[in-house]
Amino acid sequence: MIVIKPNISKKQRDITLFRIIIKLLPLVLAASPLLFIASNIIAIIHGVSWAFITYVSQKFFDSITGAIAGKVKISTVLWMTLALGSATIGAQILNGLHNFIGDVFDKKVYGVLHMHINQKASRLDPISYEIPSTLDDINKANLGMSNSLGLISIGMTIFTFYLPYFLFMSFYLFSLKPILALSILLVFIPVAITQLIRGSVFAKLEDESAPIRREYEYYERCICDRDYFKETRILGAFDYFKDLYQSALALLGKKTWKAEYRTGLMELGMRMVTLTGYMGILYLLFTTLLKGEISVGAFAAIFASIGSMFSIMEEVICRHIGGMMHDLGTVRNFIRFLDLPERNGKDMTIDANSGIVLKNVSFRYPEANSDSLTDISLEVKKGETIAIVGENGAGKTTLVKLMIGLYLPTEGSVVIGGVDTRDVSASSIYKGISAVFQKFQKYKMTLRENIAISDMSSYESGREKTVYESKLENAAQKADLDINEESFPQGYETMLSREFDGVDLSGGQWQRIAIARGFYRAHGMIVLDEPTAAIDPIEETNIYKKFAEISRGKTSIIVTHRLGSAKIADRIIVMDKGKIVEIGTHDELMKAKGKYAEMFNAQAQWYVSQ
Ligand SMILES: Nc1ncnc2c1ncn2[C@@H]1O[C@H](COP(=O)(O)OP(=O)(O)OP(=O)(O)O)[C@@H](O)[C@H]1O
Repeated sequence: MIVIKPNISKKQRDITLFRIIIKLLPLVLAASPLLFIASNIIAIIHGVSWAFITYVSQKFFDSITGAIAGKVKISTVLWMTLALGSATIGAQILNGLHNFIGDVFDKKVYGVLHMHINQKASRLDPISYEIPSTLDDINKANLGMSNSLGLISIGMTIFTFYLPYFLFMSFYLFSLKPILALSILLVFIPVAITQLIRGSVFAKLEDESAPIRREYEYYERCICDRDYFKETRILGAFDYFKDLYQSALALLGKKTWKAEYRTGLMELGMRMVTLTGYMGILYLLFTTLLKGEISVGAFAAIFASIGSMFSIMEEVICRHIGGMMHDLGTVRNFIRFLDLPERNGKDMTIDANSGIVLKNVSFRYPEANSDSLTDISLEVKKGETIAIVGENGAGKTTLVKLMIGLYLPTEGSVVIGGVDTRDVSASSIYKGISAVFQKFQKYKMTLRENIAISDMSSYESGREKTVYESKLENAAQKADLDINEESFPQGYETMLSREFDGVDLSGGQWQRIAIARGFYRAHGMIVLDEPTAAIDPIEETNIYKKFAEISRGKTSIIVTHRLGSAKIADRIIVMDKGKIVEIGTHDELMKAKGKYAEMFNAQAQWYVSQ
C-alpha cells in the first residue's frame, strides 16, 4: 500500500486570498475592460436601488399613516405609491441588466482565460510534468480557472452590489437609531469568522485530497482502462486493485466527511447567531417604535426589508463566501499553475544539424534525492549517428532529453548548433528536431493525421497534393509501414480507433506509425528513443539500417537495448549509473572487452541459444 502524504509545502499551499485577487484581477480586467467597468457600475447602482426601496417604503407608509390621521393629502399617497412602484421596477430592470452584462462578461473572460491556460501550458518548462505535486496543478488548471472566475465574480458582486446595499442600509438604520445599524455588524462578524475557518478547512482538504485522488484514479485505470485491464484480469489482480481503490476512496470520504462535519456544525452555530440577531433587531425595532423614536412608516419599511436583509446576508456569507472558500483549493491550483516556471530564452534560428556539445552536465529530477546524470561531457559532430546503450535506469532517455533541449541541465551546459539550451526558447530548439520516444502517442485519428501531425504546416499549407502525398508515402516507407487493405481499409484515411468506428492495430504497427511520424517531420536532428520494442529484432535492425541511410548527413541519435542495432552507429555511447563509461565504434568497444562487449556477448549468446 502506498503511503499517502500531501506533497505541497505549507508555503505553496498558503497562497493568500489577497495574492489570488492581485493575480486574477488584472487578467479578468484585461479580458474586457469596458464590460468590467459597465458591469460594476450597474452593480453599484443596483445595490443602492434595493436599499433605496426601503427608504421609499418608509415614505410610502408614512404618507398612508399621515393620510389616515388626515395630515397628508391623498395625492401625496398616490405620488408615494408611484415612487415606490418606480423604485421597485427600476431595481428589477437593473437586476436584469446586471445579470445580463455579468453573463456576457463571464463568457468573454472564460474564453480569454481558457486561451491563457493553453498558451501557458505551451510555454511551461517540460520538467514541470515530472513533479507529481505540480501535475495536480496542471490537471486542475481548467477547473481552477472556472472557480477563479466564480471567485472574482462573487468578490466583485460583494463589493459592488452587497457592500453598497449594506452601507446604505446601515447608514439609513444609523440615522434612525445607531444601535440598529450596529446589530447588523454584530450578526455579520461571527458569521464571517465561521466562513474564514471554513475556507481554510476546505483548502487543507483539497491539498490532502489531491494525492489520494490521484491514487484512486490510477487504481481505477488499472481496473477499467483498456491499456491495463487485460493484464489486471490475467494477473488476477482485480480484487487487489479494487481493495486499494476502495481504501483510497474510503480515506478520501473520511477526510471529506470530517471537513463537512466540522463546517456543518459551525454553520449551524452561525444560523443560531443569525436567528438571535434577527430576533434582537425585531425587539429593538418594536421598543424603538413604542418609545416614539421612529415613525410607523420607518417601522413598517424596516420590518418589511429586514427579512430580505438577513436572507441577503445569509446568501452572501453562506452561499457566496462559503462557496468561494470551498473552491479556494482549486483556485490555488490555478494560481500555482500560472506561477509555474516557463522556458524563457530568445527566439532564434538554430541549425539542429550542426552538432551538440555537452560540458560537465549533471541532472537531477525535481524532488529526486540523487542525480540521474553525473558530469557528462560529450561532443556529437554534425551529421554523426550516435547510439546510446546501457542497462535500465542507466540514464539514456534522460541524456537524450537534455541533448534535444527538452530538459535543462542542473549543472554544466548543453550547446546545440552553437547555442546554449538555456539561452534559447524551447520552440526554437524543437523546430529542427524530430524525436520518437518509447511512450509515443496513439492518436485516435486517421492514419494520415497520425503521421502528418508532426508537421502540420506541410499538411495545411495547400501544397500540391502529389508533393504532400509522396512525403507521406516516403515516411511510411522509411518506417517499413505496410499500408495494406486488410489493416488499413481506407488507406491513409483509415480511422485508427475502434472508439470512432475505426480499426485496431498491433503494437508493432503503431510503433511503425510513430517512427513514420518522426521521419515525416522536417528535421536536422532525429532521435529514436527505443520506439521499436514491439518490433522483432531482425525488423528492428532493418529499420535502423534504413534509418542510418536516410539520416546520412543528419545528426541522429538512437537509444536501444538491442546492441545488434547499435552497430549501425558511427559511435556508441555506453552508459552506466548516470555516467558515460565507454565511447567508441562497435569494433573498438568489442576489442576493449568492457561493459559493451559484456552486454553484446550476453545478447549474442541469447540469439545463438534460440
Ligand atoms: N521523473 C523522474 N523523477 C525522478 N527520477 C527519475 C524520473 N525519471 C527517471 N528518473 C530516474 O533517472 C534515472 C535514469 O532514468 P532514464 O529513464 O533516463 O533511464 P534509461 O536508461 O532510459 O532507462 P530505460 O532503459 O529503462 O528506459 C533512473 O534512476 C530513474 O529512476
